[in-house]
Amino acid sequence: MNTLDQLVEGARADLAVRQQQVPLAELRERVQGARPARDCAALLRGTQGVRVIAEVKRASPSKGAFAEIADPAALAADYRAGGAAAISVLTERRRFGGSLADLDAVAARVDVPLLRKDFVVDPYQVWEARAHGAELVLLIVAALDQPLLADLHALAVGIGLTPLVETHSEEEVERALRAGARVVGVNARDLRTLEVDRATFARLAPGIPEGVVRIAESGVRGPGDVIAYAAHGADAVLVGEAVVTGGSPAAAVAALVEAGRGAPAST
Ligand SMILES: O=C(O)c1ccccc1NCC(=O)[C@H](O)[C@H](O)COP(=O)(O)O
Repeated sequence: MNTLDQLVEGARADLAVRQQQVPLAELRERVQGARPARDCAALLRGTQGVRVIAEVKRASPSKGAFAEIADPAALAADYRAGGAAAISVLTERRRFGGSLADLDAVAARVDVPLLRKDFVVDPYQVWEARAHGAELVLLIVAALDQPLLADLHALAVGIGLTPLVETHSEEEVERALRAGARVVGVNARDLRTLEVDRATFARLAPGIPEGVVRIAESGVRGPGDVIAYAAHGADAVLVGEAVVTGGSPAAAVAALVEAGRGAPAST
């Protein structure tokens, strides 16, 4: 079984436990009482340079544990101070050490849009995302067949979320667009093999139409990578490890934001 298959299997097992604990009706009620979500596609479009989405990430299948993060809300506040346009919160427990409690804590502290980053394979997880304060939800094309991708995308949009539809190949970009994606992520990391190839964005970006927001995910080590992704038309970059493993998360994000500001604006 490859890494993505293992992650999806684990996500399904954890989901089954939560479904026993919290009925879907309760999540729906919480969503009804939630404040309206913003149009995150518009917020992430790089009209003033490349935006930065900073990630709350403790560990990963490729690197193991690399950051303690005792207080995810404080980290998120640092990201905000550094100029992050949005914050990604990994809620996967087994390999990333995340939780919905992290998402709750971050939502209570910062006002920028939050991305629920997980291995979403069931409508219940989409409702959870919104009920716990996210305005964006990750849908990974490689983890979903086309009818389920389209259904989850429609559900997310229907309850006010902006889906970030993640791809890693030309075929996946075509599937993301067919599902109606307005925000497409290109992950430099192959989630099956964990290999990172930063050239993936440059290869796939020309197949993403102008009106669609393009996000370059993974492998950003510093300002140089932001500038390189910008040169190939990125509206935003999604950065995890590099902003949690340096000395100051706020300074690390600020340096990326600064590099993004100097980058050419998308039309
Ligand atoms: O990070 C991993 O090793 C990983 C492995 C398998 C599935 C997903 C994985 N990461 C999720 C992400 O997409 C990244 O956390 C995100 O793009 C930030 O990446 P990075 O800046 O390289 O930490």
